[in-house]
Amino acid sequence: MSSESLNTELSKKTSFLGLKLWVLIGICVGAFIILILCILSLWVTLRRKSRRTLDKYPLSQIPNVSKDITVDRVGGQNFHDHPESLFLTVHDKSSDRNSEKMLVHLGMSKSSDADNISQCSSIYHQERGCSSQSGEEGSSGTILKQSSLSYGLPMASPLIGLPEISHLGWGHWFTLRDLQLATNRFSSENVLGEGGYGVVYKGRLINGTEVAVKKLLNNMGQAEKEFRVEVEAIGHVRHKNLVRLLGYCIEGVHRMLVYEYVNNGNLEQWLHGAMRQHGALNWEARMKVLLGTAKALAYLHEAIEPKVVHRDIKSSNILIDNEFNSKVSDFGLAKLLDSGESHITTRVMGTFGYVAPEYANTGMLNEKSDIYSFGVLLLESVTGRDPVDYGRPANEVNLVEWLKLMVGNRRAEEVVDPNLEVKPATRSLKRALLVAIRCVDPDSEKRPKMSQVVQMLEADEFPYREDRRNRKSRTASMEIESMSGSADLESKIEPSESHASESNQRVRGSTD
Ligand SMILES: Nc1ncnc2c1ncn2[C@@H]1O[C@H](COP(=O)(O)OP(=O)(O)OP(=O)(O)O)[C@@H](O)[C@H]1O
Repeated sequence: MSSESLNTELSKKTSFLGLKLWVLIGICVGAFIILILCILSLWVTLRRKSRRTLDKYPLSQIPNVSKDITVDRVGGQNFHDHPESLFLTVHDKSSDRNSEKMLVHLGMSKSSDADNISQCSSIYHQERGCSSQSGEEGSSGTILKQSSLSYGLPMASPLIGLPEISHLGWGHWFTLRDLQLATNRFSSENVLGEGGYGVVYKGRLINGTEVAVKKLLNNMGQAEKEFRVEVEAIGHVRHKNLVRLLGYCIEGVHRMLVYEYVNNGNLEQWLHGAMRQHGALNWEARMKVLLGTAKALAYLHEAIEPKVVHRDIKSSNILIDNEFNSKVSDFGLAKLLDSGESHITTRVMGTFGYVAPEYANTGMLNEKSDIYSFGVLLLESVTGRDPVDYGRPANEVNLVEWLKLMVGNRRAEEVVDPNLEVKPATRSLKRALLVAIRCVDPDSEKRPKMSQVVQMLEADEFPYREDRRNRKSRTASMEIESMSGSADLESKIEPSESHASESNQRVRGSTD
């Protein structure tokens, strides 16, 4: 066929709307191309979605995962030591029952534990939220919503205004691009600090929320482990004195954690570092920070199941907001402990000077180890000294030993931080020392629980006078008290007996 006759054929009008043949062919080809493009883009979107869902499973924070995941022990170890076990076991779907199971498993309160409920009501209610019944604390995202509503609390959330599609059960799934935008491409100007496992950047999300983004170092599995542990330990919990994990980013080799931004430095900076330029932290602020820290630990140890042992309580991990509320951070070394487990045996990790002696010596870990570290933190705050300071005379290098020496020589009043402009009231100083000495008792069994520490720090009266007597007589009868134990030292801090009985009477009088 010649080109002329082809032209004539193509220019002929068809019966379809009287369009010419070549126009009709053009429309058909165009429509076909558009159809192919639509199918392609639909396929890409679906693939992305399904990859995301798959990626999310291993973190075990996501509802609808297999019940297999409750088998979280491998050879008696926490599954953090074997994160691969999660990858192997999680492959399932959906049943409401399983979701519930996950919530219980991953950190709902021990509502059946009567003992705990009473502590819960005495301590956690004050913070607006006993985990089992109220408020924000101790809940999964789902429970949080219900309880917040039932309390008529405002639902203000740092995540409002972010794409719905990226909401996890408890937080937000960020893309690398989201976080690049938030941190000005991880610019050095935004660096807040660098820890052992990564660099922390300040950022601002598209909804205006200020955040801290921890970009974990890509160090052969360690980042992955730290990442999982943090998500596992604090992703689903809420407490006023715990830094809130808002979400995370997993993309390629990148692992990032996104936290609420805490704007007033950390305790280490206030006691020994850059924040000192604002003046020495006063006594009341120190005690407020310590009390908040004690409450956070009481919550982790006693109000949730499995309990969380932080393992790295130290001043640089206590963030401070502008009202001097403390926010415990850095859960990269945390371990979860089921009820019924008295301890786990694990590699000794932590920071020199804060690690409990029994854990350092045997690797046997439980919450008592955090309590020891808390005692060191309290002594550090009272004295303004580092837990270990080689710049000092030999008998002062180790803070705990020096403190015991000073108290043993009845020189307790001399240990207070010389930088404090206003010295604390004697009663308040002694209370803090007494609590600290109990917490660093070499016998871990004799250390108080964190809920007791909270009560002691909050008490107006000298703490637990009766209890202390009982402890002393019990210990004496067992004839195992050593000079380094706390009971002997406590008597050196205690006010005189006449004063003691006077105040006891006063307390009794007021309760009769
Ligand atoms: N949510 C946050 N808000 C504000 N600053 C933060 C936040 N999280 C961490 N930082 C700061 O970032 C810095 C690094 O913190 P990171 O917890 O990674 O390490 P570190 O505690 O200093 O060291 P280590 O690795 O020994 O624990 C610290 O100065 C810390 O105060």
